[in-house]
Amino acid sequence: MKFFNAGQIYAADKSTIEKQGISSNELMERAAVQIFNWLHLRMQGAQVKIHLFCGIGNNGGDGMALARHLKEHGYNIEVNVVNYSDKRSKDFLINLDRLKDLKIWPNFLERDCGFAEIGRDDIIVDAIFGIGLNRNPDPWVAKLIQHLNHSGAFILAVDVPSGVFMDKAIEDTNAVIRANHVLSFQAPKLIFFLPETGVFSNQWEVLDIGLDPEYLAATETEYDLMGKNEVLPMYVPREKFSHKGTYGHSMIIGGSYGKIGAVALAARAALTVGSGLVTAYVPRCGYVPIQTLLPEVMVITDKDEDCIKSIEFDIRPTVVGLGVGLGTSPETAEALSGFLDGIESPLVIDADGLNLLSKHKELLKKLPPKTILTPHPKELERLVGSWKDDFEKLKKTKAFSKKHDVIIVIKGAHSITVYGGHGYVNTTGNPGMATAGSGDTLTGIITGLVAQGYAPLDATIFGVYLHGRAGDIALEQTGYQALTASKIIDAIGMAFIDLFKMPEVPEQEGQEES
Ligand SMILES: NC(=O)C1=CN([C@@H]2O[C@H](COP(=O)(O)OP(=O)(O)OC[C@H]3O[C@@H](n4cnc5c(N)ncnc54)[C@H](OP(=O)(O)O)[C@@H]3O)[C@@H](O)[C@H]2O)[C@H](O)CC1
Ligand SMILES: [K+]
Repeated sequence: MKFFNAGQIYAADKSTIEKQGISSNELMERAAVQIFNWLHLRMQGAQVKIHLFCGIGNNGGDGMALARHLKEHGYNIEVNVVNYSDKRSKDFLINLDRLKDLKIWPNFLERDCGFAEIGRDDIIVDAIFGIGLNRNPDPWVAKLIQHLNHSGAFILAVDVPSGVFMDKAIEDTNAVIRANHVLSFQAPKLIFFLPETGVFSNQWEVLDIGLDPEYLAATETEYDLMGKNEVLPMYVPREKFSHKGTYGHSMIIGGSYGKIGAVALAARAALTVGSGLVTAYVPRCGYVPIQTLLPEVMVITDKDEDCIKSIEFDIRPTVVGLGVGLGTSPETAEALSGFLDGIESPLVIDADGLNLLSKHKELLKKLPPKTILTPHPKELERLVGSWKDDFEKLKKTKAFSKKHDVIIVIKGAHSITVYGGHGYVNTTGNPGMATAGSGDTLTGIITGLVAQGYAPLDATIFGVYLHGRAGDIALEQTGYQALTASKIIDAIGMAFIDLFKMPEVPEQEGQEES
């Protein structure tokens, strides 16, 4: 699914109005009816007090039109116009008049006015600002927003929580609605997925308002949301007349004294995701544990007992996953530098591999094109420098990706794979996965996919999805606390099977069983 920016949404509106021969107010009516239907289905006429807070633009217009439908169905409503500007939109005014025709007289809230009490059991509809917010709300509007947030009432936001910008960070977090639920038009918004802005949209849902499908399909976006439908076409089926050689040879290079488990996890993940062969390259102290833990995995050892000091072998792996448990000693840095001089295979780099790159930035020039880097936030900061907010983090990561021709996974609640100017936002995963070894598992999964011939970008996006989905499936048995990296690997098979499960379709009323 695509993430459209505000300009693209306005263009989609325009195209819809032209092609479908409707007025902008008819489009607003569609949006309002969708919200009304959502509420009506859940409330079934219940007389809970609904306080609507409407701005003076089109977000406010949506709120006004919704108020009319609620009134016509006998709901207990109170309408407030947040009069933050005198530039009222045409469709807001049309819907204000239509509301007055029903003898509803909104309260006009202005600077210095008091705000009425709102009960904890009431409902608030937030239609103050939508995607048109372009500067910080006035202090009195911020005060109103605080009043609503502190009321304890359920807040339903129209399109976006009022106070969040579509394309930049929030400056004053006190001036943002903390929505319990957001009903967003046509497509999800990127801001729901970024840590700093996502917290204001506890839950969100998309309502289809029938924007011009041709425009939406033809429009290139900077970010995409990657769910099952998006990753499924990447899946490469297994051939009947294939053998283990068909599915490549993954080599995992890493480990140091006390951190051999990281390599074991990555190697087992590569194997479980389908890599034909897997070899672990570890210091000597890793030989017995890996051979004992993983009979399927071959082991090559460094000359050193405790850490990797030279990376030399005479096999030709299809792909190398490097860095888990590696350590950052000067000798290991030296070994990495020598290894990169002769590298012939694609590369996945994680953990101390990334820390070594940050410490020795000259090594970045030696990376093969489309090397995959999988940093957590601290590792990313060491690579690209610090950032002041999520938007700058994305900008810096994109610039780094372009400069060095690398694919970068920004790990987090919604991991984002960045390549060049494009970002792919993952939908799977859960907080239980913030656990030791979870990252090593991801490295192994991506490495194992590249081994099988997945293109590096596909392997990364698909690997991040599978990793999260395996974590979600494992969670059903373990709960958040007991979810371990090993359990994530155990669930990889189910994550593959899940790709082909059809969503359950609720039985239609009156539908006969055949
Ligand atoms: N396709 C769709 O998704 C549709 C969405 N709809 C709804 O329309 C809004 C967007 O409406 P818009 O009128 O463009 O914008 P807002 O309602 O968010 O804001 C109104 C105007 O307020 C001004 N502004 C911006 N920031 C501030 C501020 N801090 N203080 C005061 N005023 C502010 C700004 O105008 P200026 O000229 O003053 O800059 C805004 O234009 C969308 O979110 C949906 O809810 C349609 O109903 C149907 C199609
Ligand atoms: K809103």
